Amino acid sequence: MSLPLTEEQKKKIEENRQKALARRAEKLLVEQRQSTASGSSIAATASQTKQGPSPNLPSDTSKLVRHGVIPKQQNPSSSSNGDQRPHNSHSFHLNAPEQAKGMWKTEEDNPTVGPSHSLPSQVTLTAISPTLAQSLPEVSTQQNLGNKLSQGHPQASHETKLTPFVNTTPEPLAKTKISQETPDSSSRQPPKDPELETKTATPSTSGRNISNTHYDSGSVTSRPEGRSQKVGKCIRKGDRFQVVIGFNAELIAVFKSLPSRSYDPATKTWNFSMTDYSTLMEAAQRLPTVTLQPLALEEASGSAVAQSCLPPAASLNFVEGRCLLISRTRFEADIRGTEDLITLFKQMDSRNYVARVRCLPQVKLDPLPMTLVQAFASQLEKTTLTADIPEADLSEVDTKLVSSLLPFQRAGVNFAIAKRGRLLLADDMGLGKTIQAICIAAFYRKEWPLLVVVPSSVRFTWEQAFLRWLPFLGPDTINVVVTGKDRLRAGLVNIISFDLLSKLEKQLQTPFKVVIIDESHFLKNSKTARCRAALPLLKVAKRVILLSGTPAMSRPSELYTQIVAVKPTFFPRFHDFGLRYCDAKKQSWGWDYSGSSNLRELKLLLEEAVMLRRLKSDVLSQLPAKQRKLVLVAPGRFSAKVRAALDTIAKEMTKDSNKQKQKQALIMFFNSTAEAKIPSIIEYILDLLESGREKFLVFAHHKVVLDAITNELERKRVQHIRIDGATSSADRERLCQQFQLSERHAVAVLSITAANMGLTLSSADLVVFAELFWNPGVLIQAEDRVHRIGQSSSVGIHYLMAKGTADDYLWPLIQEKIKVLGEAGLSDANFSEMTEATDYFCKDPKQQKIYDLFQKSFEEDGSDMELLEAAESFDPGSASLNSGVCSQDMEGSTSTGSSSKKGRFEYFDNWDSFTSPL
Ligand SMILES: Nc1ncnc2c1ncn2[C@@H]1O[C@H](COP(=O)(O)OP(=O)(O)OP(=O)(O)O)[C@@H](O)[C@H]1O
Repeated sequence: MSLPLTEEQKKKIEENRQKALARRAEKLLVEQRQSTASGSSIAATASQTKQGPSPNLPSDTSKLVRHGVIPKQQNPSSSSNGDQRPHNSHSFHLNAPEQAKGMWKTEEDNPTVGPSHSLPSQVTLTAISPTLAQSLPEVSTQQNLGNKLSQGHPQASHETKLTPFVNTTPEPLAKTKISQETPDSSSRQPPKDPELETKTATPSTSGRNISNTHYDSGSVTSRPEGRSQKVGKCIRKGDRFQVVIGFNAELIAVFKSLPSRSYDPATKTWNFSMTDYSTLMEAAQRLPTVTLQPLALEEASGSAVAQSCLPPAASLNFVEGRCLLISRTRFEADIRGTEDLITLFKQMDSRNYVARVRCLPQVKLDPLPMTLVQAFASQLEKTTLTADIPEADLSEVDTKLVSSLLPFQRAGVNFAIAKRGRLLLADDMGLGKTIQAICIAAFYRKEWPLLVVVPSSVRFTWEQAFLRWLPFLGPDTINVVVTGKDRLRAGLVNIISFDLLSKLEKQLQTPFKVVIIDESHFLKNSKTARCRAALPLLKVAKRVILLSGTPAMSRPSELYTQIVAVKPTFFPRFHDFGLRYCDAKKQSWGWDYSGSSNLRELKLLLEEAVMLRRLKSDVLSQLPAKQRKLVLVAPGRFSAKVRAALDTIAKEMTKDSNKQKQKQALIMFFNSTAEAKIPSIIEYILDLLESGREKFLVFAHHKVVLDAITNELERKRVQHIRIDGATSSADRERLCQQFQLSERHAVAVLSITAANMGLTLSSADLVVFAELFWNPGVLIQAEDRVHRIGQSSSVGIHYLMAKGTADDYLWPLIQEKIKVLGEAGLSDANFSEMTEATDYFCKDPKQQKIYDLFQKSFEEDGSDMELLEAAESFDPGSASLNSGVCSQDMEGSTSTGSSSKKGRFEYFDNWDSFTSPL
């Protein structure tokens, strides 16, 4: 038996102990400062909590632990995105790859939403990634604190068991550290050094000190303030729960405020319905003198646990839910539930959450579709979230092409190669998808022959682009398929229109390994012949490069064929895609897929596995103010008769006849050019509209061309304005306003000479010159209707040119004049460097003679006027050339106002292909 300590001894021991405590507290403070300075997890966590969320973290993670799962209010705008969930839906975040791993964490996404005041009829559960979870306050703080405790406080716990209801408000370190449960405390034993806990702890600003979280039902510990601390717990009793705790007046007041309260005098305990559970726990947390342990959930079998905690079956109706991806690493479980079920979710440890929920007999939870899991599977392997695309080795590709790529274009090529040459390049219009596609295709040069499928109006522009960017390709290696009788594989590069492709099905039996599809939204309707011809081809090709500035113009269903073209294994059944993203609804006549749903997830999926899209505004700093483009239209498309007639007129100009006759021939050539180009011009305009170009200007100067365009726009019911020489000044102003303010498709059809000045049409960013004009100053002025103050975008300018017509001479004439103006410092425009077709004009002696005539005619005073008048008054019906540009060819053209389709075919190989309704 030991002797009792003397007072002296007791005093000495107490003094020593106080000194030890002071030393320990000092040491802890030093550690805290060090960790703050080095950005260690404790300090980082605290500041992170204060400074707001990281991109993938909830806005207030501090409350994360307090409720194992706290509902998040759904963004009310989600339904406008096609998300059909109710606005009061709540979320639990889950990590997508972890769905496969079965690891879950929870978070509170919207701390402003009270957990139980208005219990929702639907919950959405969301998980986060393991990497993110590690950075969450409740994990990192506790773990780090645990580690520190083990170093700095030998008596403190190494184990950091955390209940979901611990207050994680950042606290001074000394206090926070001792908030950790010791192994003993976690097994409901008092801490080994309770005095250390109480004496080193200081009260938190909230008056609540987490150091007092000692779980021992009904136990009382002394608080630094000297107030009595009650520790109690909740116990499940059927569909109610009971609170076991000693007397605490504040808590009793809370009990009495709860509607479902009931007092059992036998056990002297209060019990409540589960609906009051969250309110009670919230309120208890705010009481500084109360620590209430939440309902326990066994860690074992999810189903057993879940079911044991379920309210009686009668109170829990059958509910359905589904998982939805919300970021590259997170998804939500969206469940429509009863209040009881939601209460149950809130109690769940969210690890194995999905496994648990799916074991509930009353809950049917659809997992993420395999397509999504597969698409995001690569995220599983990653330790950090990164979207870095490796730099592709383009050493085998033509250096001029590679060095011409703008930085964002180079990134596009890298992306394509990272995706093994299968992608939808959906850059905004005019961002240079052509050069990127050619570069990507050139990277796979060993797998050629190459097939390029394009709208027929740009077949020859593509040919020119290949010649420009891949000089090793001679013209004889490029095969532009013009008729259904041509061979599809005659060249190293084979260019064909969508409509001809469907006519060459037999030739498609030998697959191409590398395929480019320009304006791939032309395939949006799987029932069209073009789509039926193209899809099988794309599914077997090794590389598929789809290009479109507008992959879907009105609804997600339009994307399906393009997704399948790039990823044939994604959503093999359209119906599955329709159910998920098209808000598919069963109607009396069948399924309606015209809606939209889960657009956020669809966007994520597209960006992860299928599509690269940059907007003009994203890369504006890399773009020139004006991008001019030469569009070769209609070569080879004039009928033999028209070609012969144009040739005859051209010959007339080379004859040594008198000046007047030569000029007449020139005027005739000019007029015939206009007329011959009309179908190509209209085709190009309709292609632009089909490609989603909403607003643009079309300049022409023959009345017959202006008429043909406006007639066609009227026929297609496309909103448009027309300003020509006959438009009054008042009307000009009004029409300009109308165009500027129009929000729908709108085309301004303008006379080059009457509308090249004094008008502001800057709400468009594209100008199309349907016809050329010999005076470049007038062209530049016309361009500037759009490129002017108020224009915030890079402006596209397309010059439509037809080979074998007056354009052959007008274009070099313009270039030459621009050069002269440039040398005189009067123009900084450059018309020769800007286009693919710089070799457009080939000077054989006869052509040179005609060119000279053009030059002379347009330089003489008054010639302009003569030509302009001739253009104004040109009437194709009466102006058939003596040489016979076959009046019957002209008759049928749109310009005559005749609706004869037969006549149109004289010019065009497939009028029907572009006259289908928009
Ligand atoms: N890196 C570049 N160097 C030189 N010219 C370029 C470059 N990128 C694009 N261009 C030019 O910009 C113009 C627009 O390019 P392109 O026609 O490829 O755009 P797009 O994205 O296909 O547009 P759209 O969707 O309207 O067809 C062309 O004249 C093209 O030659």
